[in-house]
Amino acid sequence: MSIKVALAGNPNSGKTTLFNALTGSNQFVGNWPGVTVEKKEGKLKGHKDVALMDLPGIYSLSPYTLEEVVARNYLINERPDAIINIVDGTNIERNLYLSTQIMELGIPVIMAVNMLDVLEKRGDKIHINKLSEKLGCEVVEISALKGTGIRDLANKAVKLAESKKKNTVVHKFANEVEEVIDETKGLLSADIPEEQKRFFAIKLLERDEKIREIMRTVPDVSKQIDKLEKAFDDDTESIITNERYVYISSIIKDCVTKAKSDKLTASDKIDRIVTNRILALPIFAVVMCIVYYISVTTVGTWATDWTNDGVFGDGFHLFGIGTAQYEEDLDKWADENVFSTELEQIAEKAVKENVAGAEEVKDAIADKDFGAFEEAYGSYNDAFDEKGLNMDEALGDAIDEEGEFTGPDTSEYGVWVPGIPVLVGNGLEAIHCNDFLTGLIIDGIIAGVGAVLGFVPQMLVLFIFLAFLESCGYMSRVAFIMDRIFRKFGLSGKAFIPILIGTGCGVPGLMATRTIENDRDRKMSLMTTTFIPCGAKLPIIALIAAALFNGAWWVAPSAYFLGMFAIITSGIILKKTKLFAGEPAPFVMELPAYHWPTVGTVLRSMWERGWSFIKKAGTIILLSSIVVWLGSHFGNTGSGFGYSSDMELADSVLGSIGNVVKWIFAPLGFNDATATVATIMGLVAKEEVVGVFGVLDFEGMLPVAGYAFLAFNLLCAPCFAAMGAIKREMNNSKWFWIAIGYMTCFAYLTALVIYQIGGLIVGETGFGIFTIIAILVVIGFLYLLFRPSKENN
Ligand SMILES: Nc1nc2c(ncn2[C@@H]2O[C@H](COP(=O)(O)OP(=O)(O)OP(=O)(O)O)[C@@H](O)[C@H]2O)c(=O)[nH]1
Ligand SMILES: [Mg+2]
Repeated sequence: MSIKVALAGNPNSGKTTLFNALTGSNQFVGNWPGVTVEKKEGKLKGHKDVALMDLPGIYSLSPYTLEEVVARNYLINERPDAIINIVDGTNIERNLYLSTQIMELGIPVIMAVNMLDVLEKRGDKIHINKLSEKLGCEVVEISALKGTGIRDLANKAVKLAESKKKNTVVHKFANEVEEVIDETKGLLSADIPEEQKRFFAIKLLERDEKIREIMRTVPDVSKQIDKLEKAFDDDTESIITNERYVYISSIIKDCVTKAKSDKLTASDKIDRIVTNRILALPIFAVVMCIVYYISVTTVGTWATDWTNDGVFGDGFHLFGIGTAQYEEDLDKWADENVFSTELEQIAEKAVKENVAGAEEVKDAIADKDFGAFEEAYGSYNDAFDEKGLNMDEALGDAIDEEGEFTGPDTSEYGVWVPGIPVLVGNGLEAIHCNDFLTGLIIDGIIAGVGAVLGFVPQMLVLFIFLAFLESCGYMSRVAFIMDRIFRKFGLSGKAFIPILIGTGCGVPGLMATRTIENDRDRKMSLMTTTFIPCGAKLPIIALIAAALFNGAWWVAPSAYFLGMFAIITSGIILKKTKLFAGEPAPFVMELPAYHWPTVGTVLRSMWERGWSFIKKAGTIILLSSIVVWLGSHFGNTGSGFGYSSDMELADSVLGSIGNVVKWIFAPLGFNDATATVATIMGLVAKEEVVGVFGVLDFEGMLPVAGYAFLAFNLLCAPCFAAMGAIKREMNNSKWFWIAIGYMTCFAYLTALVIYQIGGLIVGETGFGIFTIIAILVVIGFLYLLFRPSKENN
């Protein structure tokens, strides 16, 4: 025999926190209402046969949104053996409204008053014995976050479920109301058990449409409704709501003692600033700038460089010991052996002749920056050679026959840990592995998977920030601030929550749209949520920022704001069309008090998100890397189709595909087979975009074209997983294709405008037919944005 215990309560009351603590699972917790949108089952620790069910939060048993229906249907149809009604102790009055309804379900109930730690800090006191007496069920106090009292609660809940002691309602409404309820109970058919009759009678009186659907026979209660409405001169739903509140306020006086204080709480003080009409947006912008700057440009880059160049590169000095000495020696060696006047002259000549990369080479020589020179030499030596400018001659002994610099050997300093490719390469050489396999393993798998894994540190840093902002309560303020602005355009701030979650990963973000009650608004959210850069798009941003913009600080935040811009303008434009017109649903969001998240919560949330990316690297990315490598090494060898270790991209299968479709992207500035292949592979998983550049060489793109490439990849159709989620949530193929089509068009036009107009401004492109098209796109866009809405006409 197995026992089912369900957790039911208001949104943001701590159900999932309690669920995680009692089952040892790791479900998503956030400090805003509506985090959980699906039911989740787990095994209660220490009780073999007890299953615990986490449900989405609900304010009442009259559901309005999809996830509320999930919770109510579970309670009514599946009838768990007991309900733990979790109540936010800091908001007890509002929470009890749901409790009075849960008591009517005829299922054993135990009440858990949560947030004991906060109550204690404030000096408020809840008299649980009195509360228990008045409500007619057992009441315990807990802190789900700190773990206080939760074991006791679990044991009591299990005992209660085993005892099968049906909850009987002790509260009474006004006599007239009770009379009508009794009358209605008499009309219900016999298949409804006695203890559930009150619940069904009240729902019928409240004209709850959805409850009729689950009843086998529906009695006619219109007379009873009329009677009640005449007597109270109000509609039945309000009458009953009112009765519940009258009852709650009659008991609350005796059960709660609040510490006297008229001082503003710390939360109120913070909110005065962060939700201030003028300051709110700039503060949000600064916060997100810092988050992206730190994750992508500073801490993140440092960690990512180490993984890319060290672990998945040549290797690294253990604990950095020896690095400084090595660099000093290298500089000295380069001064003496590399930078000669002869080399300088070649570079100057190259600049005059406009050879690709000449400026970079010249600057590196002028700065005596060997790292920069080595990189520029690697990229542009061929271009120099073509113009008859021979750098190798000038370099003399500084370079060996294979084109490797002969400077000091890193492995002679400190403790040198070779990178994975070096180790594996040596291993493969030792067993005389053939060329093909060595290439596939080193240049295909390790380079491809490594390129993606290398960015995991950056993602983890981003996830730490997100976890912190989410669980401290700031993100719910952002939704509140956004609501104020969105409302002006007929949009609801609720649409903002999926976006915040989507910053981690689009899939849960799309699922979060379930809290939007209006179907049109929800569809619109599904179409635009994945515009926000998710964790997997971070590597693309980092790659472009580092490779083309010298790691400029503004690139990463700009990608975030570009996503935001796409969402907001899309919202405004779409809302003005007939398809989506309509008043925004009211968005009532209480702002939960700020609190310091525990280190455990933040780390767990970071790990949960990070781990799914690492798993992806071992599966989808691994497979894609193999496909990309094979595709780029099989092709026309000159003597028919076959494998060649130094196949030119243009001759390969992949290159041919890229060449066939690359014209599509020519107006966007990346008329290049690699970038095209990367974009296509990005549909499988966004990280694969950098994976492709790991396998195929990154050929120098010009900055504006690079930014257009970035914009297109950020905004176009998301990865397969997210597309699947859109399909599921839309539940309609036509709408799915509308969504994908819309995103792709939006991305294409944005990238077009960036490349054509941006390029014209910085002098990268000339004036042409596409410039005119780009200008027309901008005009059309502004028109759609500012035209009067259909509704007003
Ligand atoms: N101080 C304090 N905070 C808590 C406690 N329990 C939960 N929280 C915090 O309250 C917030 C909401 O917790 P969740 O567990 O996501 O709430 P939920 O009831 O599952 O919310 P929904 O899924 O939206 O219905 C989180 O920020 C938790 O860290 C507690 O006992 N004390
Ligand atoms: Mg939850």
